[in-house]
Amino acid sequence: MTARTKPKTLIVIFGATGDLAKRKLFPSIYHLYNKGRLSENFAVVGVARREWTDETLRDTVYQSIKGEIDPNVGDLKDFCKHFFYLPFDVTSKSSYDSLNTILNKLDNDFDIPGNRIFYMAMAPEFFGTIASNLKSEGLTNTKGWSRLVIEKPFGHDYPSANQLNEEIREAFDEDQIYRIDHYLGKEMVQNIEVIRFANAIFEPLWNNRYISNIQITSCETLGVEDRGGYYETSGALRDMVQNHMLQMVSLIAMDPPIRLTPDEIRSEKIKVLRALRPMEPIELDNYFIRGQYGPGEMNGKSVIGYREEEKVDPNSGTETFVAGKLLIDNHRWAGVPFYIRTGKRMSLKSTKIVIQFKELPMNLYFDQQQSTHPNLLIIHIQPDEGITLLLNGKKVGPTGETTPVQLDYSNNSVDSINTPEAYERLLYDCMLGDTTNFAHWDELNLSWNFIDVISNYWEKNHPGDFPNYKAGTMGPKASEELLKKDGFHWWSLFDSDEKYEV
Ligand SMILES: NC(=O)C1=CN([C@@H]2O[C@H](COP(=O)(O)OP(=O)(O)OC[C@H]3O[C@@H](n4cnc5c(N)ncnc54)[C@H](OP(=O)(O)O)[C@@H]3O)[C@@H](O)[C@H]2O)C=CC1
Ligand SMILES: O=C1O[C@H](COP(=O)(O)O)[C@@H](O)[C@H](O)[C@H]1O
Repeated sequence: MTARTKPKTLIVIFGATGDLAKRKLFPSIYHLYNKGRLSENFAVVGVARREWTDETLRDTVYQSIKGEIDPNVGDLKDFCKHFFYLPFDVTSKSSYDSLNTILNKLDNDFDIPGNRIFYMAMAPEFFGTIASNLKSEGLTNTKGWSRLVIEKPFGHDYPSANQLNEEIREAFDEDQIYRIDHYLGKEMVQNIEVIRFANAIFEPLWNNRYISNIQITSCETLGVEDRGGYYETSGALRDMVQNHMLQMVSLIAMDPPIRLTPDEIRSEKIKVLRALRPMEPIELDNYFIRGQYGPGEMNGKSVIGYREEEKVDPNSGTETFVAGKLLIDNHRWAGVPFYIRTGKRMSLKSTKIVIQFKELPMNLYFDQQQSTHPNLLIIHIQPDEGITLLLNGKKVGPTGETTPVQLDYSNNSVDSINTPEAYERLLYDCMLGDTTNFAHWDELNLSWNFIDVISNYWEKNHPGDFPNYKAGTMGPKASEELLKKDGFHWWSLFDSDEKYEV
């Protein structure tokens, strides 16, 4: 690996005592180190209010990775020695002075040429203040590069996202800002472009002449866990649809970029978001439906409903499920519905994209006892990773009947290595200065404007029927009806190594 692929970097984590740092960031840094993607010239400074020491942080780092330690990697203590801690108050200028002193010393000790990643792993209300203090107190004024990584949620609606953006932009240029959407770090989400643009067989069919509808599902078995307070202000629409679901829609629907640069890819994704047909409140109920889980059963155990969760209003109108029909008004997609659905406490954990092709104009097999199955291309994002293509073949034996034939590619069984965690890739991309898999402000601007119409309408119209689905099911009945009235149904979400049940 060259110096270009192993940049000497200093990472500052704001919120180093928190959940995200422990569960995602420390293990990702360890994996990068383990795979030789970090040069020895790296240091991590964790900051938060707690009066921890370097040793407390190193211990926490060790605890967070101990389940994943590779026995072939040298002394783990050597890895932990790259971590430092500073008790910090984000609003006090003197904290930034102390931080700068430490960073300059570490640049010197680890021979780092002033390259700095500032990772905001804390509540968004602090992002603007931190960005502005980093600049005013000279922490970004180095010989190397400075980059700001911003966690979600990036705003609550368009006005708040815009305000946050303006605050950050006063201190950092757009190309220094890395807004995390962890779905963009997933292996199979990154594979969408390759499947589409590296295969001659798909691109000619990728339009309204051959595709009848597209279904994107991201369902979870978990409830809101200990995030009831945050979720009450967010709901599934802001938590999942505004970011992850719309990102997947734009990757599936975009035109081929003229080259694979961040700007060109982004420019095509933005065109999709601009072409989304805006929702009119008067017809919104025909396009978007919401749900909230009530008590139910998961794996044979009773679970409570959303309204009984901690920090949740017992009369809450917050949606834990959304299904929607999107229309993209351009030449390629006019008339093709994109159905999306996402929810908590559903019967399985699964993210899949199903592309359903149109029937043949004249099907020679209609006279047989059974009709042919529509061709489906299924992209398995998680937990299994792979692709399934469903074709029709001849039933074996002296018969003219057709039978569905399933062609599977499963990452999990073909590549024995585990695919990297999304955070690991995104952190590495940030070190390399590659913004492709981060959300640009223009994308957020358009997605919030699209979502705001729906959330405003829902806020004004309290749902009378909540809870309307039982925990452990696939959501409310209205989700099935959304497709049924167009003559479609949700395809089953089987794993890529299972036989598809027709
Ligand atoms: N956890 C997750 O899985 C995910 C989290 N996110 C986002 O990441 C961010 C962090 O989330 P999470 O780690 O869960 O949150 P936590 O509440 O677990 O952590 C918050 C961190 O901020 C620190 N903090 C709070 N106030 C201050 C302050 N005034 N000055 C300095 N430090 C402060 C806390 O430390 P201390 O109390 O010691 O000051 C703590 O380290 C949020 O924006 C969240 O939405 C996004 C996706 C997933
Ligand atoms: O961003 C979020 O995503 C997770 C789901 O992520 P996944 O990688 O497990 O699919 C969701 O649980 C969380 O509410 C949301 O904030």
